[in-house]
Amino acid sequence: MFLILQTRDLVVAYDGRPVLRGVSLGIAPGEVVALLGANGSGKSTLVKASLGLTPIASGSVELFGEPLAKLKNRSRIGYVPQRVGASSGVPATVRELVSAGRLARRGFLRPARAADRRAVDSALVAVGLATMARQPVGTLSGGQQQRALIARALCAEPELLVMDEPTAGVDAASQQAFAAALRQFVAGGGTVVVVLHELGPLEPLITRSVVLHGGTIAHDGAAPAPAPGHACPDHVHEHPHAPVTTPRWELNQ
Ligand SMILES: Nc1ncnc2c1ncn2[C@@H]1O[C@H](COP(=O)(O)OP(=O)(O)OP(=O)(O)O)[C@@H](O)[C@H]1O
Repeated sequence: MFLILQTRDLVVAYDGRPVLRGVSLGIAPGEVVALLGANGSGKSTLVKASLGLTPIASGSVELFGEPLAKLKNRSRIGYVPQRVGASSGVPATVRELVSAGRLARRGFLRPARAADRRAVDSALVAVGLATMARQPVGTLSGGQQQRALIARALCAEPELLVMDEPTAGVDAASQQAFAAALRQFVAGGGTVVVVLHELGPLEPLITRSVVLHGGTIAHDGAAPAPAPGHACPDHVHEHPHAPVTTPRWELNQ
């Protein structure tokens, strides 16, 4: 079956120290996958290696059924990295920042067309920033800046949206706006991989939880995620919780 993302026996090492130790993960179209796990368990590394942003020691990655190296159209993926200062450097307005998301799609030299402007408008509306479009990014709160980055990823109309802790340190209003934008993206057929520390307002949207522990997958199953500690190999399961189910992509193979 067609998978949006597939890693096989993925190993990533920093300075000879393995951080991912053989991660095999397949994600089908339409899934909304939460990547969970303790600090340093390898969540960001898995995301970066899956997108070709960090070198792989061994194993493989396929995106949209093709080896990572063959992916020509990068605009099929929207990536929101962990905690970046949206306002660092150039003083841009919110609209300018979000419009940058269209560049990969339309090319740098071609002027913005109506379709580009519409995509930017609807991304701004989706994250609840339409009324702040003309403001300099630096005047926004941290949560609003994070929403602007999500709008930048959304306006490229990606098929896969990958986000690394998008809600960390984000105010409640921004979290709700973000959940609404994500719901809309998923309703339109999008696939999501999101690194989270806690599910929060995104919980109803999550279809699958993958928990990393020490660079390996400790849990892969239906949402909600197990409580802290459940992912540890020595954890004693003394009470029932959500059963570990076979992921949809495996059932369909
Ligand atoms: N560029 C790097 N160079 C060296 N070590 C790194 C690098 N990036 C990450 N690491 C280390 O690799 C391990 C996994 O890091 P990673 O950021 O993938 O974990 P994480 O689960 O995303 O953690 P967090 O929840 O804190 O963001 C950690 O021990 C981290 O210190």
